[in-house]
Amino acid sequence: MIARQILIHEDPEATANAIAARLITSIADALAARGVAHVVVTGGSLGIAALEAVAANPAKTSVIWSQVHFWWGDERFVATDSADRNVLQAEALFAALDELGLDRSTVHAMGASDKYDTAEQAAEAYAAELAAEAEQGALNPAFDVLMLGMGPDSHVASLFPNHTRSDQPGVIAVHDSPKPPPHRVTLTMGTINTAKEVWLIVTGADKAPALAKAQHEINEVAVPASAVHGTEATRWIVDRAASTLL
Ligand SMILES: O=C1O[C@H](COP(=O)(O)O)[C@@H](O)[C@H](O)[C@H]1O
Repeated sequence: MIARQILIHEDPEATANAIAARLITSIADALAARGVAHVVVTGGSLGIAALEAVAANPAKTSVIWSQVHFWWGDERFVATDSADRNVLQAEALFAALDELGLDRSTVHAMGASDKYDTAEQAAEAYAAELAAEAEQGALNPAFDVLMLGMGPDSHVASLFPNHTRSDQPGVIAVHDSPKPPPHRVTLTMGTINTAKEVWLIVTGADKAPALAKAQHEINEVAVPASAVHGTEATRWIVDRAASTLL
């Protein structure tokens, strides 16, 4: 397994700014190497703050945004205009990037409950969208960076401890999520772990126990965050408060 790197920043604001700077550089590197970048972004408090920090970072003008695909690790299965939608919470970033040539057809939102009858149908549609951008024989594009928040219970995306999961790569529906709203769509661990770089982004003292636990044992079922890794790098980008039990 690729060694994990733990990067500790002073507070949530510094962490969000550091993630944004690193993301812009990684996207620029991917574009220079392949002409296209695939990035999986995340909701949650820090996930959205990091995207807002990208929008505020002057270096964003160095990226050809029309060549960047944005994907989601998970989404809440609610109506398109619900404030619970991760993609809606990230709208400030996308609006800022519109002016820099972002092609909205490359912002790959997961399906909403006013477009699909069930979360299963939305999951199936997202799997098809991923496959449409994949190399021949692959289920999803090669993700350059995949970011994940982590809950105090160690959940990542919508993969909760001792809850719905799959041994297969793909996209699945989750019901009765311990954290509201109950119905969600999520990438499985098998798909998450195809990414070249996975960044687990975590702030806050309430997450310190889960952060420490995830470093000490690998148990996908009981501690989902512990089982996440990239094929080239696994980075935990955290703040001091979250790191106190390491
Ligand atoms: O429900 C979710 O929670 C996690 C973590 O959220 P946070 O507010 O504790 O940072 C998030 O990463 C995930 O995408 C989201 O659906």
